[in-house]
Amino acid sequence: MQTLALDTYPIHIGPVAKSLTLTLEQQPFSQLFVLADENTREHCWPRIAPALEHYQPILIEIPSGETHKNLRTCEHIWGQLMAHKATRDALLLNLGGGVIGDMGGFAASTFKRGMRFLQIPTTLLSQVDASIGSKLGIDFMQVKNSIGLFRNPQAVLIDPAFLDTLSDRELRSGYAEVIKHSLIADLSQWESLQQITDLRSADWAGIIPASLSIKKQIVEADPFEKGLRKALNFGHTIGHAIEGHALETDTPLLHGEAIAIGMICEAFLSTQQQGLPEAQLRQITDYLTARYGKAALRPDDYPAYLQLMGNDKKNEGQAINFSLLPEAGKVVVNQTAGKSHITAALNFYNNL
Ligand SMILES: NC(=O)c1ccc[n+]([C@@H]2O[C@H](COP(=O)([O-])OP(=O)(O)OC[C@H]3O[C@@H](n4cnc5c(N)ncnc54)[C@H](O)[C@@H]3O)[C@@H](O)[C@H]2O)c1
Ligand SMILES: O=C(O)C(=O)C[C@@H](O)[C@H](O)[C@H](O)COP(=O)(O)O
Ligand SMILES: [Zn+2]
Repeated sequence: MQTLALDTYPIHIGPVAKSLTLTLEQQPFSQLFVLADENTREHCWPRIAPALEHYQPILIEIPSGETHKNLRTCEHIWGQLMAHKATRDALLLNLGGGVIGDMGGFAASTFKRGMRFLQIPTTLLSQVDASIGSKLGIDFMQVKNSIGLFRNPQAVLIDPAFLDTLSDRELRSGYAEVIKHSLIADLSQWESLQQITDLRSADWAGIIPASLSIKKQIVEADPFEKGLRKALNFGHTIGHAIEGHALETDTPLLHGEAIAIGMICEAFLSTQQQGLPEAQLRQITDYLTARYGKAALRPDDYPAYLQLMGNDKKNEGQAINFSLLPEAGKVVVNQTAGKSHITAALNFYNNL
């Protein structure tokens, strides 16, 4: 088992039954709750249940998917905690992907002004990104994660074995954040990703710690996103707007799928405004379209996207804020772009 420490909480990477047993032995708590969705209940709960037997855990199940990352589902979670008379010294285990982790952490942090929680991320996306850094929250009025807070978990327990049951589509979605980490901070990691042809057989036990250590360094330097942490939002100004908008359509996009589109658009803006070399723009575009295909963005939806970007949490004043790449492996934050430039970026994507 490998252990990294971020601020005040440990990140254990290795077999979950072992890390969970050790973690719970060090945590006095009055009651144990486990938050899962129908998929993690089926595929992930059996991996941890034997380690929890003598704690008599209470399982709270919510429906899977981003469309449930909202206040209504929080009410259900709070209702279950209340019904079982959870106190502030109870502990919640968030067993699932980024939706479970973000929303379970938010629900726990606000219940009776804050009970403790532990993150057990079970998707690639949550293992390399969502489970660390302490951003918690839910979507509201199509604006992603617009209601939330920063609060540390007691620990993060990462077991790459959970990925065995993850669908190819979800694996690919999580991989977008691996790509993002390399593009903002590590040219050699970006170059080594060029060698990966089949995600299913990739060396996750090596890739996950390498990718999350990029996030860890940035979060440690700027935990509350005063400046540098905005780097982790490369691809997200446009990506979140597209994701939030698609949430209320019949064809919602997964987070990583939307961020892949956002990274292409924002790489285009990077070439226009930061001098990202054309050859690198082409390499990024080719790499992402080869793996994520091409969505058709409707120009009729552009005004709605721009409206949503107007509520991006990075914005200062009225301008829309971006994190851009002067070159692959480097990032600058607090860059702005006007509507015509953003429209050109969306058109660039559409015309690929
Ligand atoms: N807090 C952060 O820093 C941060 C960072 C990145 C993304 N996010 C958020 O994370 C969310 C996306 O997370 P996600 O991609 O993990 O989505 P998710 O939580 O919806 O999980 C994806 C799907 O996989 C299923 N699943 C989970 N683990 C499984 C397993 N081991 N086997 C089989 N099925 C499994 C889930 O039931 C779900 O259907 C978005 O809401 C995004 O905004 C947050
Ligand atoms: O941890 C961060 O900071 C990130 O930006 C990571 C992102 O991948 C993630 O999608 C995060 O939820 C976005 O945060 P938000 O503040 O833009 O909602
Ligand atoms: Zn993201």
